[in-house]
Amino acid sequence: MNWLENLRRSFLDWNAMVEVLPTMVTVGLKNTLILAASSTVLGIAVGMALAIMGISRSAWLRIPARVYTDIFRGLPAIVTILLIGQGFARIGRELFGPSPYPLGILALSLIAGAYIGEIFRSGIQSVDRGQMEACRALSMSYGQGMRLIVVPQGVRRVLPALVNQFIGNVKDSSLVYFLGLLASEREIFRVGQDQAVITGNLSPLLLAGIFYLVVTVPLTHVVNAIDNRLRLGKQRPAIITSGLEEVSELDGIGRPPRPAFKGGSLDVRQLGMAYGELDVLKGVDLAVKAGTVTCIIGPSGSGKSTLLRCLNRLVEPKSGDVLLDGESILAMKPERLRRRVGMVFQHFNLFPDHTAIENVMLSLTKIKGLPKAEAERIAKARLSDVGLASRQHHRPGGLSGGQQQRVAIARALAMEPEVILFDEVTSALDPELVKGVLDLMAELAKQGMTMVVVTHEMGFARRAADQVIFMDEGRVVEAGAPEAIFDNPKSPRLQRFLAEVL
Ligand SMILES: Nc1ncnc2c1ncn2[C@@H]1O[C@H](COP(=O)(O)OP(=O)(O)OP(=O)(O)O)[C@@H](O)[C@H]1O
Repeated sequence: MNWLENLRRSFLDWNAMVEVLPTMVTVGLKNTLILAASSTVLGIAVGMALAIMGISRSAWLRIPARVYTDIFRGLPAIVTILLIGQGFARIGRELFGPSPYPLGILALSLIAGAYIGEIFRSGIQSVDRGQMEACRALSMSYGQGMRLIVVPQGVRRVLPALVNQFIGNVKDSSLVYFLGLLASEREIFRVGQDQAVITGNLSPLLLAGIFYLVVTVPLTHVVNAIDNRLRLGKQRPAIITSGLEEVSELDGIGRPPRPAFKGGSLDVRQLGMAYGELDVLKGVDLAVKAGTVTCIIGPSGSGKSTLLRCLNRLVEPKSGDVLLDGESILAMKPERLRRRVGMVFQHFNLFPDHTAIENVMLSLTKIKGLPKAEAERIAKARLSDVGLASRQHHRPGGLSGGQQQRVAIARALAMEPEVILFDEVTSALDPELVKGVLDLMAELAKQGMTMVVVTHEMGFARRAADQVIFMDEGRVVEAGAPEAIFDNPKSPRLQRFLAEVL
């Protein structure tokens, strides 16, 4: 049992631990936390700059960010700390005085910045592309979309990874002692090690190890709890409704007298659009009268979505023009155009961190600059129009697909557009939820909204459209009233298409 006694004396010398405990707390723990916290905060600033540079379209920003990251992530931390702490010692002395402590923080920050930059970049890039499309369709600029939606969403996703980085900094702070810190600047490891030399056993170092665990382990658990809270939002009591019941959410809504909207007209002239070499629209002509519904049908890849996206310039046409109430949309600022031409997407593209009412309010306050109370009043009214007044505080994750799509319609309506573009808005819905959304669209049509609808719902096109456009291979092949298109198709391609889908 001699070896057991040896082990106890090496690691569990209580007297040695008790003796070093006060210094461990007042000097070691304090300095470790200062070093780790300050280098994480500075690292976040460096990392955010690197992430924004890293996703920039300009190579002049991307390449320096890449080089920086490769260097500071590739070098062992101790090499960076020694190179900066000793290499810049003279400048450091002039700036900060004799202590190498600030240079130690700087070195840790530069290392952390490289990792945090990558964390932010991957977080931001993992945000669904549809989020930025929704921002732009709501007439936000690229910068506003990034600042208000994409970056916060990306950062929230990487919160656990950021805490890991802080834990990394807690541990890396033990390397700063290589720079020769003053006694009062020692961190946990150095305090433990100094005392271990005095006592001749490892107990003070074991205590240092315990201190590291006391800092890092609870942190991981706290951040997981915070992450869950942020992801799910404040839990609302779930109201379970069957999809079959959803349609009735639209019943009994006080309808405004018709027409409620001042729809605009569109005149599409010889519109051309290409993705690189691929010509997708080849001279499309189309007239949409104010307050009417135009349904665009056609096989997959025929250019329907692209045509729609040209109408609010989510993609830029290559040739031709589009007149909105006689005014060329190409001469307008895209953000101004998108206030007048709203859009609803196949995958809703609601902002998941925002409740239904916040989704509707965001553009009203941030883009239109309305006071919060006014924006809230409008948002409530629009949610009530789509039968969702009782769900206004639910996040998208707590709503069915059909309800989410109706929130998206309310969000587009709140901006008071003259035209709304619908891009296969029922394609991602369960069959029993489709009717609620289509009924709502039919209702909007009756109220005088100009609507351009890309759809596979032939029943809706027949019932609600004023004109139906059949597209194939980037061209309008046939256009006319629903009866003419569905009951008396002239072109063989339309006949074949209808034979396939009906
Ligand atoms: N971002 C893009 N980059 C390159 N090519 C694209 C892009 N978006 C679409 N395309 C191509 O452009 C063509 C037309 O696509 P578009 O989405 O407009 O067709 P669609 O008629 O709406 O089809 P679907 O009904 O399948 O959505 C297709 O060949 C498609 O592969």
